[in-house]
Amino acid sequence: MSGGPVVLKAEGLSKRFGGLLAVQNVSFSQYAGEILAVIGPNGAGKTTLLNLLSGVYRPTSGRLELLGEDVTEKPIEYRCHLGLGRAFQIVRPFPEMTVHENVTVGALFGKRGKTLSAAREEAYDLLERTGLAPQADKAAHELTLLQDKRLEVARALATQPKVLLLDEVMAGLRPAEAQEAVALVRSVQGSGISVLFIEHIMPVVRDLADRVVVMDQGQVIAEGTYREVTANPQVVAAYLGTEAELHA
Ligand SMILES: Nc1ncnc2c1ncn2[C@@H]1O[C@H](COP(=O)(O)OP(=O)(O)OP(=O)(O)O)[C@@H](O)[C@H]1O
Repeated sequence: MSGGPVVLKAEGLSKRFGGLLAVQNVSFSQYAGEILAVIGPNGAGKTTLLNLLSGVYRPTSGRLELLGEDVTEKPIEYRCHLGLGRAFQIVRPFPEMTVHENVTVGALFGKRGKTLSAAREEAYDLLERTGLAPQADKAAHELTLLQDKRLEVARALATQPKVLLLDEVMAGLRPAEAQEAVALVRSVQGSGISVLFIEHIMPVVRDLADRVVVMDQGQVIAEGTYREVTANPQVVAAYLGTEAELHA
């Protein structure tokens, strides 16, 4: 999968919180159409890295390129308009609005100058695509956990991303539901979107990731296919004595 155009390129990214280097000199590239997983034990710095990618944090040092453009100092909205979408681990739709309205908001946010009716139509298409059409007129707070996650993905897709960031979207799902979520992510990839995801559930990483970046204590300690990284002694050692299961 590697070798195509690079959509995301981190060069020596670091983030310091007081005395703690939560992310330390992290470099990696993501290629167009690729599903890239970022894994690592608790506290490895994965969420902080995602926050650096999406623009929640500015790096203490380092550089980030999105679709060939230096976005290191650019705010969240700029990155979003350029083509970076994010779905959150903690699902946060507008609870009183309907499912359809929630996705419409995403569609309006994604592109400047879009009419409301175009956004509503696009939102409906996305609900069909993510299997949420039957819930279109429900209030968002009435959804099940799996439906919530679908909504998060639909809202992120509504911004028309070229690169989608997923933050542990499988957390809390039952195995059968996780399989449905895996199928959804595959269909997202099938539509030409590159996906970068953080995930603790190893079977999901194994099934989805074209390539895996492993972090420990803020640093990248390995990179490769699922098979390669799970056979890497440094990765095995990083997971030893942690609650996370390395082998599925
Ligand atoms: N805003 C913050 N202020 C201070 N320290 C922080 C902040 N955010 C994260 N940290 C610290 O940075 C380190 C990395 O945290 P981070 O949440 O990025 O790890 P993670 O790999 O996502 O962990 P988990 O798998 O448990 O979610 C941890 O030691 C954490 O306590």
